[in-house]
Amino acid sequence: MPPITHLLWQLIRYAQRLYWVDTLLWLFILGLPAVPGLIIREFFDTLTGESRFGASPWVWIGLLLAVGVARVVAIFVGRITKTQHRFLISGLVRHNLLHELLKRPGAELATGGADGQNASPGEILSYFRDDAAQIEDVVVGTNEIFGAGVFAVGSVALLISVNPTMTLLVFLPLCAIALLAHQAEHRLKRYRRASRQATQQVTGLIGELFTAVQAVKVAGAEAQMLEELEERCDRRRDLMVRDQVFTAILNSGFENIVSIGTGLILLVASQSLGTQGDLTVGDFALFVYYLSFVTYFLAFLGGFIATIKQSEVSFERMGKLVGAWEGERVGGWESRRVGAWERGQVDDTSTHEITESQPSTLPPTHPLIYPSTHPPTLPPPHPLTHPHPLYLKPILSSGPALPSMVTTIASEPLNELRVEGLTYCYPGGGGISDISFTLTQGSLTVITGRVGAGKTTLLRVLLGLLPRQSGVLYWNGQPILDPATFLVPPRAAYTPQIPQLFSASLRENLLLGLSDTVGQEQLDRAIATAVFDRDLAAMPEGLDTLIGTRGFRLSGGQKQRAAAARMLLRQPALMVFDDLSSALDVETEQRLWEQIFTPSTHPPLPPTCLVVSHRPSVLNRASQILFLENGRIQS
Ligand SMILES: Nc1ncnc2c1ncn2[C@@H]1O[C@H](COP(=O)(O)OP(=O)(O)OP(=O)(O)O)[C@@H](O)[C@H]1O
Repeated sequence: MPPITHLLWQLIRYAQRLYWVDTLLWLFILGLPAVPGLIIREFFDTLTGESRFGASPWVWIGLLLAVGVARVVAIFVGRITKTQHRFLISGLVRHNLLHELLKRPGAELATGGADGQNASPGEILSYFRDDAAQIEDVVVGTNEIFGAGVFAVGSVALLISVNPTMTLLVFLPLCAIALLAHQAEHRLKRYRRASRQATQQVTGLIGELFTAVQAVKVAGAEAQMLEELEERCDRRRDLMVRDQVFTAILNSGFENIVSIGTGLILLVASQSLGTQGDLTVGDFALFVYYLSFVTYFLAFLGGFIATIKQSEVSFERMGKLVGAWEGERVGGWESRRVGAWERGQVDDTSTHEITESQPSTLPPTHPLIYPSTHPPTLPPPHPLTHPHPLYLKPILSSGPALPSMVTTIASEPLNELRVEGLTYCYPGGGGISDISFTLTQGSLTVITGRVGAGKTTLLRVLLGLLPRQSGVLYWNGQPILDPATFLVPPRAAYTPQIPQLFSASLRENLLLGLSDTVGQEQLDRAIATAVFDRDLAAMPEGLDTLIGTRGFRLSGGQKQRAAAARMLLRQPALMVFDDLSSALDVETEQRLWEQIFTPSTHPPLPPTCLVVSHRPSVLNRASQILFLENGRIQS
């Protein structure tokens, strides 16, 4: 992991203008209380007849009130800028976390689970909520500590002018704070990691319980599951209390060190007061007042150091979740930048091998992405702190226009897709090994074999949903560097065994972002080809039917046919189906294949199909059959 200062600096640079405006405001807010110190001295010196100005005491009281009002106004404005800045920072971190998670191969779960294994969606929530909030706190805290630091330094200078020897004593509590923070670091991080993991275990279980309500009820396991949840909540409570109490003890330790130090300094200062001493009553009041600035800063600094240590844990956790700390520069974020570029490319260069040795082909950074463009000599921003636009409305102007979501990947006819030596093994065993075959334009290739033979795995590795360990894919003779970003509509589309639908209308599920480019006729044709027309006719609200969370109002077969219609709507050159047998009976499946291979259905060329199936009717139609056994093709 890069040093925390490096990561924080990148986040500070993200919204520099707002950061410095906010810093100035906080300097003002923190600095205004310094003015009353001077006023108080003059007030007391006026009372004792030692003032140089000879003004009435009421003048000083009036000034004191004016400073108070100015401070209230500054705090009000400062809160607005602070809130905006907070949202920007945590928004960026959350955006980057999501962005990195989405870049993972689609069928591969993220690491970073509380048990050291894969993290479930419920567990991942805690990263988005707690760890992002922690980083937000530390970044916005830097300008407060900066403001407090500036005035502490100024105050020390003033104190030195009053009494240099006494001022030196201020450094004693500073040393004690640094020592205490250093001693506590290890425990602080350990407690924080443990409490975060315990939170993850609770959110993870809640997530799983919500998705498996039916299974829990069928198994009559409600009591056991609640007991498990209660246990995890108890454990979380204990660990959270330990974490919070330790942080509170540490903070009170810092404050007590500072208070004891202040007491000692004042004791020494009081010796210099009076007729024999060299301090006037006004000087003493001034000394006491400015000393409080320094001591406030010292206690604040101690707490801030603790927050930085806890933020290191948050960065460390998030980095592990997205695999950002593994092989960072070489295989990690740099190469993924190239992948991201490849995904966004519209011209035919994306069919060519793209490597890191071609950095000059990277597009220039968008001005919205990174206002102060990175000099080439600086290391690139880290994936978690990488500057991306968030399109939030600025305080004083209207919000920026959102970018177009329409992807413009050129439609390319597929003449031939060649697969050579494709291999992928799951960590616990199983997978596919050394798979080679060729798909030619307009052909139907059927993958068959026993359960667990590796059919689904083969489709997933081919489409880049799982990362291949070896092997090469060639699209019309050109190697595909990143299948996950290349084999997407309109080049290829996939209907999985268990399709994902969303809690929206049927129409929205089918179009899924294509609303501007697809006409009703095309929609009807896709629905008919997927043999979903009869189902639709039986729905009173037709395409406007709301299908519920993950499509729970549809049968398993309807979900798969709806997903097939969604795929057909994209008119992909390569169609990949994973076992439609639960969606279609023999007769309707015949209809589907006939429609797909009818030339008028898919102008200008019939698609190329890769299908997992056991059905004799499909096998009879096949141009090629791949029989899989133990992850290998049997000839
Ligand atoms: N996520 C996973 N993690 C670990 N092993 C897995 C995972 N998914 C599948 N496997 C294993 O890989 C092997 C191949 O699984 P795969 O799902 O590809 O088989 P399949 O031929 O599609 O089976 P089916 O006909 O039941 O769908 C199996 O032994 C399975 O246990």
